[in-house]
Amino acid sequence: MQRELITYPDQRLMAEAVAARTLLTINDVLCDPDRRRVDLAVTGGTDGTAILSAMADSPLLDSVDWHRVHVWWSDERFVPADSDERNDRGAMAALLNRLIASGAMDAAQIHPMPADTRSSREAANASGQETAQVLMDAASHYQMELLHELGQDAAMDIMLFGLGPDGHVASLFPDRREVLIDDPELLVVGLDGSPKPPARRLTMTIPFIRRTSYVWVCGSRQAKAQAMDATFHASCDPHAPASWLDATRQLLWIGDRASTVQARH
Ligand SMILES: O=C1O[C@H](COP(=O)(O)O)[C@@H](O)[C@H](O)[C@H]1O
Repeated sequence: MQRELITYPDQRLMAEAVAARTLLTINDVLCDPDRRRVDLAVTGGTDGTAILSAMADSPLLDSVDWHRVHVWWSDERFVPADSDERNDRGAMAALLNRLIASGAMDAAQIHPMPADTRSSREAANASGQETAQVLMDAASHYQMELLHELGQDAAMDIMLFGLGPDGHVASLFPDRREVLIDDPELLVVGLDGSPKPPARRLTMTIPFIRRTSYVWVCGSRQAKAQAMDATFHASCDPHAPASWLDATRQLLWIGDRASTVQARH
């Protein structure tokens, strides 16, 4: 799919524009009379959370029939459910708690990735093999949930990604083997030893992400400029994980002036 680069003046306007784009696209998808629901995958990090906060403040928020929207995560930090490091905690605080509290959404429409239920002592004392098994079980649990909800051809409608300064998206980090997974049956995997803490994470895979209709890679500020340039202009570079992304309807890199200045030249 052809990629497009969109530049907004600054981070705030970028977040507001992506928020509006998300809300309008949810409405567009739901206009199809054959459509029962929309599946949206969100992310954590600075830009991901700023976009969700902007959705909460958007005048378009109430135009969406939230009872037909399901929310998933493209990646999660594998830590206890009450840890502030979890991506879902930020998303709940920024937007989702409000939608549940107002009755616009039911908690069953929110699909957080599994948390580490071990005590900190158990987790610290576990062997590498035990931890690998725990991660594999958690990943397959989420994959089962995806297949249960969406069937064998499970796919997201919209995926919002926050681009890391190293070119990572979700928990797909440069030169890690997760980036190279090409098994279409593997939708979610676990990883230990992430270069960005915390070490243990769960992530959706490239083959699964590529089945998504709308994929938007978002990164603002100068800190993301190099990653924007490297990932927008490359294709399937293991050192630039976002360069592997694709979509079936729309593939966008979205930034502000500071983050896209290099990518535009
Ligand atoms: O660790 C993560 O980082 C990325 C990007 O974070 P940022 O703070 O540099 O914007 C995030 O999108 C991802 O979901 C998260 O797990």
